[in-house]
Amino acid sequence: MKYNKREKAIVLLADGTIFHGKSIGKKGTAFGEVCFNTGTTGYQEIFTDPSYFGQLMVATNAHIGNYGTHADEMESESVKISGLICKNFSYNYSRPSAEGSLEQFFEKHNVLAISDVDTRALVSYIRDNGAMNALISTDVENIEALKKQLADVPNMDGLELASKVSTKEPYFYGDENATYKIAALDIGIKKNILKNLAERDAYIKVFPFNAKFEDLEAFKPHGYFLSNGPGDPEPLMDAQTLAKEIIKRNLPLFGICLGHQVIALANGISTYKMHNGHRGINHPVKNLITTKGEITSQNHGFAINREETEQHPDIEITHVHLNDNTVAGIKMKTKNCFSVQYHPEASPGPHDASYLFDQFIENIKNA
Ligand SMILES: NC(=O)CC[C@H](N)C(=O)O
Repeated sequence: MKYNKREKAIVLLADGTIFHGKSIGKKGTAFGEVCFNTGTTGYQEIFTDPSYFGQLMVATNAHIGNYGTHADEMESESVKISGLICKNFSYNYSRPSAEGSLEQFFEKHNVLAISDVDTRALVSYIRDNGAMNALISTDVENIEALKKQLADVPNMDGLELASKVSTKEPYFYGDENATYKIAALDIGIKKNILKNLAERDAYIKVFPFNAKFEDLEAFKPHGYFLSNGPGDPEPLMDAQTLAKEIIKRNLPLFGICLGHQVIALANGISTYKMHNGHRGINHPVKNLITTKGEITSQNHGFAINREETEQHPDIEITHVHLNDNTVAGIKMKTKNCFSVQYHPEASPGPHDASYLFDQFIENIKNA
């Protein structure tokens, strides 16, 4: 326990607002867009989800670290958040199967984290004023210098980040003798998506963010998948071109989150940055086809334009987010293509939407 060693730290928002806290261990400064996740469990999955790259994460749950860490809860090989802001940081953990403490995990992955922040006040401030760039720092005496550095941090709007987290080389996942072959574009893919596909008798080849249709086609896949990932979808021209090629040929295509946004853009539907994103594990979605509700895992700061989607002759809105009526899922009327803005793979979160993976496999079978 290192309670005594803890130094003062701050959260500085781009508009100059300061929140005070204490450092967990590591000293320094970390930058990113500040976002908040309301999940009560699943912190390790969130910290390692590539979609969070470039973001400072505020955990609204009162305790972070209380059940330690485990290798099974890695959604990628490393921590992807730029830093953590929390209320109570647990140096102790009480899960018998945990492999270590969150403090050790942060030390190993070189993560800057600060606690003792009034996270309720911070979140309500961001809710009112919108997502914005911020920094966390232990350099509390040099506010003016920090402000200058913060001004140089690029805005998330228009920022391409997928290339920073994508695999450099293609790789395989699952059993090579599986019935279905799926080509997946990695623009920030979570491990649990690959696991969900492999569990449904699929062998997956994962491709880098800038792979061409011909690269994927050479694998002779039965279906194509566009992953989740960080940043703005708009600059992802290679991924949009790839989606167009797949759609043009009417091949089975499924997209999750960033992949969903890429599919919308490939259809001429624009995306926009939300005032605040959806990040948590209890987001209500209505499936308009079955009329059933789903409690879903979400993590996005951009969304697709609803009016343009409604007016599109070949696109049907299949799911809506019940808090704000944003588009949560679409399918193409004349093509074998569908996508969702949320996370059927959960990890963390409820499994209400895992039927979407079954639907993709059905679409492949029927193709
Ligand atoms: N989880 C994701 O794929 C996020 C997509 C995109 N980066 C957004 O924030 O909206």
